[in-house]
Amino acid sequence: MIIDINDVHFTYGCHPVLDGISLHVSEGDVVGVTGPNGAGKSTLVHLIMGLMRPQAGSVKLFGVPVEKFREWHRIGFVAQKATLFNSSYPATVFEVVLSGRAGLRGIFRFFNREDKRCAEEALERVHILEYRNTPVCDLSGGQQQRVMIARALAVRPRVLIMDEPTTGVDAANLARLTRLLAELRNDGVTMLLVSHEPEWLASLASKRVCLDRKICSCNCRGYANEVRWEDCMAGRREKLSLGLRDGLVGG
Ligand SMILES: Nc1ncnc2c1ncn2[C@@H]1O[C@H](COP(=O)(O)OP(=O)(O)OP(=O)(O)O)[C@@H](O)[C@H]1O
Repeated sequence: MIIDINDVHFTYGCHPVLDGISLHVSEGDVVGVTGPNGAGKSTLVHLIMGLMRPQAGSVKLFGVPVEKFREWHRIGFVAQKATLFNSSYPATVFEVVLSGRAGLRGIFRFFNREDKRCAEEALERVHILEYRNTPVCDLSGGQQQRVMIARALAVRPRVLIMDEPTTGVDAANLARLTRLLAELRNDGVTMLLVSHEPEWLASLASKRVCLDRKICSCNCRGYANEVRWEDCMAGRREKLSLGLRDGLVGG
């Protein structure tokens, strides 16, 4: 089992956010997680990445409790809003991607030829090699996002976790991102993708989870009161049409 989440409860202060979540991600799975704003999706990702501890329940990575897990280079992580580089951030695109391998080498070791080759390969994979010497802060948000994906890929991860990779991405880059993720899936990379786009997730994911404090829909075993993923998409379409009607979202 690559990610094993068992009966996890999490509250911020007295605000309960996750209420008894269990989710099992096996080698080669592509898990899509969707749900409304504030459903706890990013919180779940942060618990998986060991950035916070649940009040109850357990998270294991590769069979090891997350609090004891040390092999972070096996996991590629692209955080939500991973692209907010300050305009004076001094690193080039190549340096940002190469820094992804620090966890593998140790931060006080020099990067070797293999590290540089992997960083270049990752840049090529996300079609951004031509910008290798450009200061990362000079790139657009969508291009910076690709840099962060390359950084995650530079360690050749066994698992890729992405929080909202579709936010702010234009149609052409979304098509590119989808192709890249489909390639990674075909290469056997396990993935956990969080997005507000259930249709997009459905095109990639083998396991589809709808989260709203609890797992309220999942096409995997163990969920007796399974609500179909299509209901989730229908719910989103309905919200969108209500928003359009009420002028809350642009037409
Ligand atoms: N650091 C924090 N302190 C207190 N409450 C928080 C904190 N971070 C998140 N929350 C609250 O926890 C709930 C879940 O937040 P979370 O970011 O996990 O949801 P989400 O499903 O990722 O939302 P979105 O789709 O809007 O990104 C929200 O109600 C949010 O306000």
